[in-house]
Amino acid sequence: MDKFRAKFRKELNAHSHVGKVIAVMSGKGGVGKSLTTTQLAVALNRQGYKVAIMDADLTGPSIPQAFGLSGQTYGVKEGIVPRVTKTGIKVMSINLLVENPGDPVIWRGPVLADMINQFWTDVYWGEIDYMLIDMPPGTGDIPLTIFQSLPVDGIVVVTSPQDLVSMIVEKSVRMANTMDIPLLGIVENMSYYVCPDCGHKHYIFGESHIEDVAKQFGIDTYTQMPIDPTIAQTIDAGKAESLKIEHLDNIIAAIEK
Ligand SMILES: Nc1ncnc2c1ncn2[C@@H]1O[C@H](COP(=O)(O)OP(=O)(O)OP(=O)(O)O)[C@@H](O)[C@H]1O
Repeated sequence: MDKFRAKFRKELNAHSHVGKVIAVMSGKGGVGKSLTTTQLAVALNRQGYKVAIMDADLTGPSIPQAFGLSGQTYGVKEGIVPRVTKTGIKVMSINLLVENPGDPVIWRGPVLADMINQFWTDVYWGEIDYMLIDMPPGTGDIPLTIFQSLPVDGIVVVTSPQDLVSMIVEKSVRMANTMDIPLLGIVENMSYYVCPDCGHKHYIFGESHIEDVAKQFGIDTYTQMPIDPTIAQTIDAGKAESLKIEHLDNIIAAIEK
């Protein structure tokens, strides 16, 4: 499979160096993939690493908004310049290239794939220790392009409790295995809600199955993130850097290994 991937590999921007590339994927949309991407980036950045996010969710880009970034980026002779968040995370997203971020991206697969390759080749990333890729949901065309074209070192899968009982997670896990990319961990998001009055954990979407699923696929690193209204409010306000979600600590450790 390595030879197969090598055949499609694209060259990184000539003026940039990226240490590790981590793809954050989910079986379906709306489960907290972008939230997880931002929080892994924020945590790694806090530890002193040089961190970048490639927003590859081209038809539903949400990374700039989570960091309060708006407006268009520009180019220099080395390439397109990523935007930099308040704490120094470099971001590239389709929403930083279009005139009106509210316009839908109505492009067919090959054009979307070209855009992803350009994000890798034409963006002047500079020196980066960890690049996180916010993947489009699912296991379709664009995830396949990313796994073939970019040197992805590891995958983090984000799920909701319901997905764990269906085959949605299994598809992501099997795609990682097929592409020969290590699965670093699984995040079960919106796992439970802690009642602010009684402190009780309520499993709103039913009991968790994360342990069984992790065992089934031989994955040691997994975590559960609660539903927390302050998370949504903080992200909506563009303040992703002010959140600290300790539930991701073991995933971060797996990325750093
Ligand atoms: N644990 C949580 N508690 C409260 N709100 C959450 C939590 N996780 C995610 N959210 C909110 O749910 C919404 C969807 O999350 P997010 O955008 O991260 O999902 P996604 O999987 O990236 O979706 P898409 O595939 O559409 O990009 C966002 O408004 C986010 O702030």
